[in-house]
Amino acid sequence: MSPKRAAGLVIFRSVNQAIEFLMLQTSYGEHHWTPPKGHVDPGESDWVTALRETKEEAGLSEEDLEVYKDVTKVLNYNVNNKPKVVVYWLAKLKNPETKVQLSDEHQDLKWLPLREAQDIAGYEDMKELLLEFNEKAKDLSC
Ligand SMILES: Nc1ncnc2c1ncn2[C@@H]1O[C@H](COP(=O)(O)OP(=O)(O)OP(=O)(O)OP(=O)(O)OC[C@H]2O[C@@H](n3cnc4c(N)ncnc43)[C@H](O)[C@@H]2O)[C@@H](O)[C@H]1O
Repeated sequence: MSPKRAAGLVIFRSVNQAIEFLMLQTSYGEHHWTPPKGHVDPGESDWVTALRETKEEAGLSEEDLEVYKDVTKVLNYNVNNKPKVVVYWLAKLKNPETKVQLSDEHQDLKWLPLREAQDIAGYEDMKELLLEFNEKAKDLSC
């Protein structure tokens, strides 16, 4: 059986030269926090999924973002004993004042610097991803 597949964008904004990551809290389950992402529909590419889910979950379009297609990372973990693969790309919110609009799937959002984003994410692989993407984001914001 092929693993469940999801894709999303790790979105940062630069405010007074500080980098902040967008984290969304689910309105279901254990109310965990992740960047915008979701299941890849049949026949859909990971890339199209990432953009679609970002629009659906955060109200942000490709035009609002600078997406870095070469900055990507894949997480592999188990959900209910079944393998799941999640592909993320790094993206910058062009105008840091653009408002995020949540769907019913999420109940809260936060823009957080690295450490706090890592804390709220909780999982080691996501902490590592955020660390790597933070380094890239610093380079890209210079
Ligand atoms: N418990 C629930 N109750 C009611 N409706 C539910 C539900 N779970 C999902 N749904 C429904 O599914 C829809 C979500 O679909 P989508 O929005 O399409 O898909 P998703 O982001 O991949 O969903 P999910 O939140 O389940 O994924 P994640 O891997 O973060 O999270 C899945 C699990 O993996 C854990 N997890 C997240 N990141 C992890 C990591 N890096 N390592 C290990 N575990 C991780 C999470 O804590 C969580 O337990 C919702 O609209 C809702 O209707």
